[in-house]
Amino acid sequence: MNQEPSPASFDQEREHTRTGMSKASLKRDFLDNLFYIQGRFREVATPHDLYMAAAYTTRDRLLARWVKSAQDFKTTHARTVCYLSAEFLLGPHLANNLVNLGIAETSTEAAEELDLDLNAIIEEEEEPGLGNGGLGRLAACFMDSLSTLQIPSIGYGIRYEFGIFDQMIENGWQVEKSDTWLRNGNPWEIPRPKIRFPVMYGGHTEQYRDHDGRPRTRWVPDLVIDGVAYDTPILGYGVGNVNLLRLWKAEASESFDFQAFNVGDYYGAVHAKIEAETISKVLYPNDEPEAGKELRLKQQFFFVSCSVQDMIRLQFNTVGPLETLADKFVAQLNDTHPALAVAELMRLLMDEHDMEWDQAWDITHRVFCYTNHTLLPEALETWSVSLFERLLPRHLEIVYAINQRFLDQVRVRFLGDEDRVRRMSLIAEDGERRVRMAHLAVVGSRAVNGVAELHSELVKTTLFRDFHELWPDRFHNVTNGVTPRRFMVVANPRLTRLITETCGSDAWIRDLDRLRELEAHATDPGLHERWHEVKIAAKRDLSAWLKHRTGVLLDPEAMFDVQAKRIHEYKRQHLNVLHIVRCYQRIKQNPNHDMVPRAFVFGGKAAPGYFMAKLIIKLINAIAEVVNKDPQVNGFIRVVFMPDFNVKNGQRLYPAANLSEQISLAGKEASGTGNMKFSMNGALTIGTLDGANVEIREEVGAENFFLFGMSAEEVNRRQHQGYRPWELYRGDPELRSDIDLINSGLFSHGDTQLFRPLTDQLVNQDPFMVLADYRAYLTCHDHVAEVYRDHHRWTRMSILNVARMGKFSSDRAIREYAERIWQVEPHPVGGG
Ligand SMILES: [N-]=[N+]=N[C@]1([C@H](N)O)O[C@H](CO)[C@@H](O)[C@H](O)[C@H]1O
Repeated sequence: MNQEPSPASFDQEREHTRTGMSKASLKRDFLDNLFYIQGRFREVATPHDLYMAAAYTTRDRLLARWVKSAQDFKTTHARTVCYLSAEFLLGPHLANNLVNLGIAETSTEAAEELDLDLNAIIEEEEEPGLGNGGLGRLAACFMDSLSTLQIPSIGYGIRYEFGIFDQMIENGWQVEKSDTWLRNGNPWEIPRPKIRFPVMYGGHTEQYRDHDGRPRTRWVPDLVIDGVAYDTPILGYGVGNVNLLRLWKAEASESFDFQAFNVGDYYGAVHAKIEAETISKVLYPNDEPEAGKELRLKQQFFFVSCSVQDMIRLQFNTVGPLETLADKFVAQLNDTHPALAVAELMRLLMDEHDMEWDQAWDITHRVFCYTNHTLLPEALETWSVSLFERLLPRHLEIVYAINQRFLDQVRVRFLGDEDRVRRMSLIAEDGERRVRMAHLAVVGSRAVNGVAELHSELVKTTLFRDFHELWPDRFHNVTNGVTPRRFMVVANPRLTRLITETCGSDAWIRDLDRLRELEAHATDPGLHERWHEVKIAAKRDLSAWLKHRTGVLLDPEAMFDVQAKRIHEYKRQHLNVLHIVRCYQRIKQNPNHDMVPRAFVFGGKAAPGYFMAKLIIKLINAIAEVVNKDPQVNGFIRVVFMPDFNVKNGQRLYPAANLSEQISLAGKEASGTGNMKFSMNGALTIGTLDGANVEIREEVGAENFFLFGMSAEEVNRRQHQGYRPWELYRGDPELRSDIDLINSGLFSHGDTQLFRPLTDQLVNQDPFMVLADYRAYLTCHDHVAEVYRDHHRWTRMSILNVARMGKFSSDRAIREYAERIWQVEPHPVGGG
């Protein structure tokens, strides 16, 4: 009997092979992999060998479901979501996959029986840092939820050889170390050398007539490189569905030029290889400001072209005719980084598949949707027409054609309003002509969304006001979310157990609104005690890790006041610093000052070229050095900068925080997602009415949120009235003395100039209105301290915060995208 094994029999039959979930089969397969893959006996295995064996043992259990899912989606032509993102900040895989497979506990026991510590093995994993911050991590959370909600999807991105740099702190300064995440191999990906596409650059275009005499255009590039697929399975939680993350690596189509070699031009022989591989070599480490560098544009076109060609290949392999491409696929543009996809799909449909403009445009416009993640002007990508023309001559022609048709519409709709035409054009004409990628994304997409209610409103009333007036129905809001699997179950197993016991089931893990069941227990003394134990235990773990990494010892009994996010002036880490200086001065001026002991914990990377952000890191470490060794104050306050804040280290931080700092200037933080992760782990938030803070406060209740500062309207009004920070500096003695103390050299070994660039900017320009919110922030912190003294009040607020965080699951966000924007249905695959 040689009939294809049915999916069901696939598992039973293989139970005895490599996908069994029992302790026995996990132990057997682990030892097998240690021997057959790592070539090691237990006795001589290195920690890395043990990790690789564990990784392959876990991966095998994914593969069975992956193959079944792929078969199922292929045969059923399931409508599929393509998530195009230049960043996927996945974080370490092992622990997350064990949780999603439902074998975390069994694996821990299996390891113990082999006299191994699973946590130590998990620590071995290098995290794939293929992203900068919120945008990249959001893409990873969305992939987890797409699988968990059983929505067929493909994540398309770049397999950077070097991800976000590792951050070292030397003498208080950030030092970047290259991220060699691939040096020990990556057991979670499967190379697909046969899935490779040509990507063209440069050259020129030619007009010609096709066999029916119709005018056609061909692109004659002067460089062609290959994009090769590397696939990573993304398993959902407690389901059989496994989706695909397909990351592209750049390779030379000819990796060795023998002719050059024969004439002794050894560099020439490998030149093409080096030039090609450079394209997917490294992630640009900027979280907001655009790079504007040629290589960045090459990277964006590289993964866009591979991804769109792959969608067309899958269409042909499944459904067939291209005319129905938009029925099979919907593609989300994660910010403007993949916006070139609009022009690339037009090129492929017209130039390579002989489609007429209107049909090609109809399909393109129905395929793409675009998410905006920031209002910051410096983050809105534009490319010079000259660079665009040199690198992508055919796409510039298509952009011009799209623009012409679009502006015709605008002129008809807004007769005689040439100002509006100039504002809305895809081409900025003032100064050097530039292509506005955000405008291409909006015009080429059938849906545009912001990432939090306030942000989406501002997108409609400021950034894309003209477009909203033209197409009001095209604009939506989908507030961000985060996956509770990684940021609660993996990061905080103690809290997970306590919540499951209290709620009587773990249903909340895939239905986060069920956390509401905690409300009934919010004043239960027994729960309070255990809630406190869970938090203290996490604080002890973090203090031990920080002591080991930084030498700074934190008291777990102190309030852990945490601000962890990319360093950026709009996020106002320097406002937090002014509060610490105020605390320092208060203690120095009154040692008997009855202050609630606090541990101020910072974490976050600065873009390597961002001087002010790096100076803020130096200031935090400089203050830490003075405060932590001063016996008069270090019993009350301690300060520490956690190096190398990434997904892995974030998972240490979120469970240990008592207070989460979300203090950006209102109107600047599109959403924030760290705010959600801290609150889901029981931290209370001190924050402004910005981004998703607004909705967190609505959900948890104003009485359970420490609000301060101007609203976005007040910021606007104050800026229009003319903001004079120096008046605040002169008018507030405490503020003045705090800034003066930083200038005094106390924190810089007498160097009164070191922090001048920062303090002068605060007093003279203060673009993010730190001084305007200073007093309100301090007053709010006094209130925080008062509440913290009341242990049961704080614990009740903490429980209510967790209980009311259901909305901020990325499952809810993906359900909204699926229903409101993508019109895609779940497609369960058996064996879950
Ligand atoms: N780029 N970008 N934008 C951000 C983050 N910096 O990555 O996207 C994140 C994800 O949408 C937002 O939460 C955050 O507010 C916003 O600034």
